[in-house]
Amino acid sequence: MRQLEPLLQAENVHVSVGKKAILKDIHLSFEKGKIYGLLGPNGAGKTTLLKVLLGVFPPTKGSIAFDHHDLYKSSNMSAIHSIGSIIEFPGFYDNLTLYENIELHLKYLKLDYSKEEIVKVLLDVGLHEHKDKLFSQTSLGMKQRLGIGRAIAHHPKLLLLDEPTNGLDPQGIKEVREMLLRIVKDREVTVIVSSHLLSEINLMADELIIMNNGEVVFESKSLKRTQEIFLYKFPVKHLDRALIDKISEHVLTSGKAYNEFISALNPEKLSKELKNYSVSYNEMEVKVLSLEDLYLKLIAKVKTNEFISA
Ligand SMILES: Nc1ncnc2c1ncn2[C@@H]1O[C@H](COP(=O)(O)OP(=O)(O)OP(=O)(O)O)[C@@H](O)[C@H]1O
Repeated sequence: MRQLEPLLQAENVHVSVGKKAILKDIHLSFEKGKIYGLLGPNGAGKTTLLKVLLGVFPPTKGSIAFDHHDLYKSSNMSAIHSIGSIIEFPGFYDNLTLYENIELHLKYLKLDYSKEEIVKVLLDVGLHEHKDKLFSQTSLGMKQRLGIGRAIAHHPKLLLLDEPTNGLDPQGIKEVREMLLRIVKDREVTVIVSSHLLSEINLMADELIIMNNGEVVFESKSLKRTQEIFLYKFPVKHLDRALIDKISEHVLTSGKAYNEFISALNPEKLSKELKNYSVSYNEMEVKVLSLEDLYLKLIAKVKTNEFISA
């Protein structure tokens, strides 16, 4: 499969505040033009990771490469011009119109802009007919869309969105999703979007990243999203950890008696793969995981005990 060029890479990123480790050993790579969904329970570290990737929260250890430059070594302004974001609720001026709020942002960035460009942004986020309304007179859905409008107004290469559908009703969530998909297609921007809404992210994202306790516990890049995901449980005597590391990138638990891991290989294909390593076994359990099962399993909220014995 063709590997696209990464726009952004996090290498060995750690963040600690006092004695508390908030992000631990993050290695991530983001390719151009894709939407990445960042999932995880409250306190998993999603917002902190987005701030680190934005260039406003220097990691305690590790590095961020954005567009071939170290984000924390290059001049701040060049990154600000290439990244758009909504992290925590974006501040706007209540007594300015929607048009003026976008215009002020472009002035702040000291960018040349035309009236037509602002109109295009407002059209892209479905707010053109409301452009002369004061910000204070808009609904939450309109505010969220204006936030996205401001984030894309300066044509960034990267868009970081922290829970952009927070507080919206199902219709509003659908509108934001469709709008984001359109924007990515039109503007060829890479998007990293965090959410608690598993089903929503699944509809929007090309790739999934699941975080828990400051760690990345799952990346979908090795699994085709349309494929089924299998959870296997093998006695250690048949399949040890070293071999599992060779056949699966997603080891879940590694115990004294059993190892559990995720694979996109169905039991038949896995069996063939194991034959190549001369492994024979007479005991193994497998379960097909839904995305929700996988998520819950990864954040260790439930125990999966519905294995099918082989
Ligand atoms: N500046 C800070 N100082 C101390 N602790 C912090 C700081 N920022 C974040 N934390 C802690 O780090 C952990 C991760 O927080 P973060 O906001 O990144 O998680 P999150 O996944 O975005 O959560 P949520 O979904 O609730 O927004 C939390 O325990 C939080 O209390």
